[in-house]
Amino acid sequence: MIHNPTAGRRRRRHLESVVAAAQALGATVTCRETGRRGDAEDFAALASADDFDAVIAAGGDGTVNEVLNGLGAGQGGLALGVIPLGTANVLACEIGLDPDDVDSVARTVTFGPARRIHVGLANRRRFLLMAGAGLDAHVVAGVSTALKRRAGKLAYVVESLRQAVGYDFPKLTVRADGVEYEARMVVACKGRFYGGPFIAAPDADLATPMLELCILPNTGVAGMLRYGIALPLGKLPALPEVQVVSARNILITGPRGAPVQGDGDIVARLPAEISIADETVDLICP
Ligand SMILES: Nc1ncnc2c1ncn2[C@@H]1O[C@H](COP(=O)(O)OP(=O)(O)OP(=O)(O)O)[C@@H](O)[C@H]1O
Repeated sequence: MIHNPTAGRRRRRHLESVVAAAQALGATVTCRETGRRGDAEDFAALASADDFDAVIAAGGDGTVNEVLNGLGAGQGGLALGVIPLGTANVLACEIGLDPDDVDSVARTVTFGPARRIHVGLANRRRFLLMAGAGLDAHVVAGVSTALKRRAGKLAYVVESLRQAVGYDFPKLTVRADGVEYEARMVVACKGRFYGGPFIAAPDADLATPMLELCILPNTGVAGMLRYGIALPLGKLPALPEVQVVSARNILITGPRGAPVQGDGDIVARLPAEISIADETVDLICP
């Protein structure tokens, strides 16, 4: 288990309960705690299938992303699991795992089963859930850990409004499997959920080697409010100006060096090539 002690609201007691429950079910758990960004990736890369069955990311989606990339750099043969401790926990929504249900999380990481998952690549870095450019990447880059701890998911709403006011919504050109689109924000979804328990790409599936690309053309605070209201109502993909297209190879161009978020952390800069990785990952699910 690789634990990010800074994730979410730092629920150490909750984690201890999950580990105790997993041990009671027969799991042998070795814990390594991260001391800084990048540690989870390094620890996962060093884990060997001779010693362990799986690497469990205890943290938020950013920690899972680091472990995913570490496993990709390692010897292989290890499954990936999650003890969700983050702010948004989008992966937990995706696999139907209730982060607060100690017994269910413990049973899941102990007994699996593991599902074979196709992961995405953004400029060769792996992502599990989504990668995007435009306002959402700026929000991810700007939201502070302190605000996330105080306000939880609401931190992203506050930061989105703050950023939307000063942001100039530069044009992004998106080439998806040879077809060109114009956007102000674009999210390539590997999973269905976005920002929490909100469905942005109903046809996306972790186990399918395909991306569902959400192309958002609106600008300004009013445009973002429209998306921000439609998303929790499940109506974002149905908005008339929003396009959702399936694609495997995507190139996003726009302001050089603009941030690209992957699984809720900045993982690349524009221009960004987004595609499906050749290798798969075994993801432990309820
Ligand atoms: N010990 C550490 N100190 C500081 N940052 C860390 C440490 N360990 C990991 N990180 C970084 O913390 C960032 C946030 O972690 P994570 O995404 O897991 O939590 P979160 O942001 O609260 O949750 P979510 O992504 O679900 O909203 C990640 O970018 C990760 O690289």
